[in-house]
Amino acid sequence: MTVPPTRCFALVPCAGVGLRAGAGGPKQYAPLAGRAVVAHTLAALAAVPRLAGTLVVLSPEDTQFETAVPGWAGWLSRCGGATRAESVANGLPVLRELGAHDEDWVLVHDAARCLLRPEWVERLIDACLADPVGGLLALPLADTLKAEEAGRVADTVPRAGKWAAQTPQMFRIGLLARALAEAGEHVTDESSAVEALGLAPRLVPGDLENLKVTWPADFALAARLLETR
Ligand SMILES: Nc1ccn([C@@H]2O[C@H](COP(=O)(O)OP(=O)(O)OP(=O)(O)O)[C@@H](O)[C@H]2O)c(=O)n1
Ligand SMILES: C[C@](O)(CO)[C@H](O)COP(=O)(O)O
Repeated sequence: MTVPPTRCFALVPCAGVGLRAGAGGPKQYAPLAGRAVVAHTLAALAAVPRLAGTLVVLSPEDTQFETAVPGWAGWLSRCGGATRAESVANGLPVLRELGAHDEDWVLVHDAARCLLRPEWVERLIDACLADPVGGLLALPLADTLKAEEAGRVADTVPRAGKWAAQTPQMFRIGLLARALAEAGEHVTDESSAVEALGLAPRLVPGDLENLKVTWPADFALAARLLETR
């Protein structure tokens, strides 16, 4: 029996409502340096030749994607859920229907991380392709960490060995589907679901610029960074 070569797919959860960003609508469709936030994200993924296909997961009520990303030639599914984890979990069977196998890799990347550079994706793939678990882009913490209670510092948390998780996060499709099904809808990233199976994903250095547009001030920062490229 011939074993098919493993391929890499991207899955972009794009079904959030963007409450914290206060943009008056889903932040992935806010205009930024000439086009919608998610259009920047998808352009970076489209420039990674090793990706065999990209699936964007939209909310069932989404009416904005086609206008925000005119001419999108990748895959779309309106199977988004109430949480990011649910949107990702719902997208995995769609990838399978589109021809992906459980042994193939999926790189999950936030629509809202619109400063992505293709070379960071390549770095993650290079680091994880031969890894038994998979991994994620992340950055060692640079700031001192405080735990809060009622607006005051309750504790200073040791930061040595602590990393801030970014995306993409790259796992085998079958493993990630099982991990998310067991972890439930509240995990905030794919890695935590995989960790809950007792596995240790690989930390691959990301980049300070790979920020997630989350708060109102992030739009101006992201625009400035994009305009200097
Ligand atoms: N139910 C959800 C929630 C989030 N996301 C996506 O997951 C990414 C990261 O989530 P986050 O920054 O939390 O986005 P929102 O949920 O939109 O923001 P907020 O939490 O402020 O409402 C975003 O690209 C977002 O569109 C999703 O696909 N489905
Ligand atoms: C996946 C993620 O971007 C890694 O930092 C992050 O956990 C998303 O979190 P959010 O709660 O959806 O903003």
